[in-house]
Amino acid sequence: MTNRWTPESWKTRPGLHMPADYPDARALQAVEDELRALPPLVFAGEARRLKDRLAAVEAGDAFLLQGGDCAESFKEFSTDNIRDTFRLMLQMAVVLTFAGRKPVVKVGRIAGQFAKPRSAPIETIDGVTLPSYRGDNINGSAFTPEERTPDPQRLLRAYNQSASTLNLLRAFAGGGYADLYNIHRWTQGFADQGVGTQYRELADKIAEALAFMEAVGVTPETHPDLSRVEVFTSHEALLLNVESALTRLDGATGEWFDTSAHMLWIGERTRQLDGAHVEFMRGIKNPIGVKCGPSMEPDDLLPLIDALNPDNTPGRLTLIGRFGHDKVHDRLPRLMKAVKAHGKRVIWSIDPMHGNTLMAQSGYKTRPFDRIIGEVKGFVDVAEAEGVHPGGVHLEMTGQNVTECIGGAQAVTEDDLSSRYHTHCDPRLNADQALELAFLIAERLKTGRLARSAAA
Ligand SMILES: O=C[C@H](O)[C@H](O)COP(=O)(O)O
Ligand SMILES: C=C(OP(=O)(O)O)C(=O)O
Ligand SMILES: [Mn+2]
Repeated sequence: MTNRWTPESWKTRPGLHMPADYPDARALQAVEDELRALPPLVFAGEARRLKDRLAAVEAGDAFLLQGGDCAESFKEFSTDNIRDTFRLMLQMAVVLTFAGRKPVVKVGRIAGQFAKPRSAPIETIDGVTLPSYRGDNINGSAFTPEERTPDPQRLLRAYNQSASTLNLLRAFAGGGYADLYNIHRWTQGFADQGVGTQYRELADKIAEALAFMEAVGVTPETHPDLSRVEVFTSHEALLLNVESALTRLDGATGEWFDTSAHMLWIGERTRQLDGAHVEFMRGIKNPIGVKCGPSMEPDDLLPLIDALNPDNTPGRLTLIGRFGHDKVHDRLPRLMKAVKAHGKRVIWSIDPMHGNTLMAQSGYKTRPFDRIIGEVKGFVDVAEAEGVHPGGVHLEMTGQNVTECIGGAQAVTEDDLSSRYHTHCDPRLNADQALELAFLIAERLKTGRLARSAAA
């Protein structure tokens, strides 16, 4: 791809999964113009800092934890929800840091994750057919013609909600809420109750390490860094009209950054080499991701890497596998081999959610916890066999006690799904399930670390 890139050059390419059915094109245009004049949500320097952190992941010296809602919504927007997801990420990060002996780079699917690519463009219920729900920044989830009609005003509401969310995240991250000792006290609460007791040993070891630090005088009072954390934002770059409206030139470097989030990714359904999404993403300098599903071959992946990271910059590109627990062993090795053989500097992460979705008898979309953990373990097995750093996980999760994924130590059953099924799109891990997953990944990473040091 040698054509000149501009924030609008994607318009010359076919772009999938973007709505073309706004009733009033001029109203949409007016909103896009308004977005172009609004302040950036993040700064270029922050996105650059995330790229540096991700370069450490690429080098095998850090681990990436990326997670949050499948789809943020206007209805579920609340201080409690944001706080609980933030808190969960920190708890998971502490467990993973301790086991892996590596810093954890924390990236939320938050403050902009509103638009959804759907398997079917229409939905039929009791003989009535309407457009599918496509995310709160496009249309509404209620099954009425009014709600399902795209409304450009939703883009402004999503922008404003993203700004408020980010504001709160920045306050939590820098304002003392995230004191390392506090974070672990919450986790001990989990390990003290019925479901968490099998993780008690690891939680106790972390507590001992913290008690030792406290005894030698390393406390949040003496080391303010212990009460500050770095959290970044991300979402799927699906609506390119919005992404390009928020793309700004960084005066200091002359580089373009999409200021809607620190990191953006290309979804499994929009990763066509000649498509609009790849064209847009190649020109922004943010760290970016690409989902890699079970149909991807090395011949698809290598040209994509060349288009998206032609300078082979470490930290720029994260490959997010999402194969399914039963396919990861078959599909991933050939991709890892090819990438390694060609000397491509990428981060390998795993999304164990999207390849493991099934429909329960009751009609709810769900994901079995054991398949999710199965895909993560498969990913680590394959990476270790290929001599590649298993760099991260990408999860759909919430700090709330929802019943959307089945299984886990506090087994959610198919019959439980209806009691607290709040997601607007895909089923998320609840707080206990996500923390349990972090403990299980921690145990697996620890085994790998011990095996490597024994072999050295
Ligand atoms: O989040 C990912 C996709 O948007 C989602 O899995 C699509 O769900 P669907 O198959 O119900 O359309
Ligand atoms: C749409 C998503 O996933 P994928 O592109 O992997 O299907 C998602 O992450 O919500
Ligand atoms: Mn999803």
